[in-house]
Amino acid sequence: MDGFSVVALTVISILASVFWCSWKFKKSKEGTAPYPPGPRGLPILGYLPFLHVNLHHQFTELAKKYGPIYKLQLGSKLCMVISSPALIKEVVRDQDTIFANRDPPVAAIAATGGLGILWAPYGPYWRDMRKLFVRQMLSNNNLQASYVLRKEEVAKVVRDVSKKIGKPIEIGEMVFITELNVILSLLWGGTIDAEMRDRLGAEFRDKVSKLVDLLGKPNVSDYFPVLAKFDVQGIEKKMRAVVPGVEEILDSVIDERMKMIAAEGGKSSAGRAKDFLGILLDLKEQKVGEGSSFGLTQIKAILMDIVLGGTDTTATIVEWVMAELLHNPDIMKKVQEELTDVIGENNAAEEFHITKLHYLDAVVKETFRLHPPLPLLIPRFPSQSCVVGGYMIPKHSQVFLNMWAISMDPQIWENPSEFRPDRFLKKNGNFDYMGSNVQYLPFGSGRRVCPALPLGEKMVMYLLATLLHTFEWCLPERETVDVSEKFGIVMRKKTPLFAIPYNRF
Ligand code: HEM
Repeated sequence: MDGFSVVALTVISILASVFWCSWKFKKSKEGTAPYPPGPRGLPILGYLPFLHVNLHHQFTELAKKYGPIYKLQLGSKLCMVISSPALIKEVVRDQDTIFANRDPPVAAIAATGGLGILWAPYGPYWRDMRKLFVRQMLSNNNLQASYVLRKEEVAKVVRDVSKKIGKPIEIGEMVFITELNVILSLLWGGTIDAEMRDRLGAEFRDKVSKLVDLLGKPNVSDYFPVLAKFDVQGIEKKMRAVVPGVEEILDSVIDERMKMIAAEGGKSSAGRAKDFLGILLDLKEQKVGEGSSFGLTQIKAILMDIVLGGTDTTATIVEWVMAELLHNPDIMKKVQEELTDVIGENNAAEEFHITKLHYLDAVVKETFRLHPPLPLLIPRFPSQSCVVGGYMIPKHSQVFLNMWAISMDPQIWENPSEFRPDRFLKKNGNFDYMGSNVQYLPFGSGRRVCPALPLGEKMVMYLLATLLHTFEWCLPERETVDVSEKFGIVMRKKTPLFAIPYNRF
């Protein structure tokens, strides 16, 4: 044997011993729990080539074969799919701290650097950012103070719809624009004049749609991190092309606001309804996480999260409610009767009416069950190995919580594919959005529950109450409602809904 072979053999033996020892150590740490069952895939690719477009349907079908917890190898990532309330409770309650972590997709890193709330890893930085958002921006006082901004936007949509009486309107587009305007007005309501706001809104709309679509596209780079630098599908490149445009808009609005602050002697919200940007700029330079300070980069990341997390979700659910009501005229009639009783023919809907609209609340809740905007929530990424339902979940596997399977389970919901709002009336059980009942989690649960839940609920209910109280809605002649869905980061309607408005009174 020559000298080189001896060295090579020694190195290989040392490496093999190190690998063996670390494998043994890992195994002993993991204990004896077995991995859950799951379908076999191809070498290297795993189950990736067999995935369908409507992932939530496919995951539900696989659960029928492999049970409420199963594993899938997707490229180099090991994924776990959990689809029973008892096991989901183990994740979001009993072991919430371990599962409060996330694995940001490449596209999300390209969008915000993972510096917002949505994709930040569980830890001090995420905790502080979330605290800022919840305590400062979404406090009861601020939500109430910003009602005037929501009211203006909702009045604007009423004016727009009134100009189109008797003509078909694309509902999804209308509610997307409205919800985006509501969010933008909450973000920087008083900063810019109406004309500039409309212009920026239109530019933003186009860019936000692109960002949401790119975030929802399955990306090979996420499943084969070694290939990420090649960006095989060009998703990262496309993302990096859209983001500067969004940042430019944010920069111009932030600049505008900074000038106003300077002119007003240092305080951002003087004399105006409190908008989020003003609140964020007041907090500038505070410490977040371990050492980083809350600067413009963090402000832009949080603004992007709010726009991305808040627009498509609220718009999509409003479109689904309209679709189900047009599909079920008897239920539409009951909703409108309740609106007339509570609000009165001569009055406009207001946010204080919301708590009295019990039937509309049940309709919205049933729509969330049947068409959850995030049917698999947002995947969790355990920060250490642990056991769920007697099976091993290794550290840094990707964990999907399949709420869609639970929504469609006949053991839990009688005739689950039927639209029956009555199941959510108070007398039939207690379902809130807070995640107290693990059978029903449209806003998630645990430490990562949607932080904007009170705002999301208000925006959805207020817009629906206004559209349904002010107008009668009909389908165009010979049209029917297609209630099939298209999976994405947010589950939208597959075909756009068109409806014709008429004045109700
Ligand atoms: C119909 C409306 C909405 C629905 C159905 C919804 C749903 C969700 C869900 C399911 C999650 C993940 C929860 C989990 O992992 O357990 C989430 C997280 C989040 N949502 Fe919402 N959301 C809505 C509205 C909003 C709005 C209006 C905003 C912002 C103004 C927002 C901002 C966020 C943020 C920042 C997160 C990340 C929280 C974290 O990771 O700590 N959402 N949302």
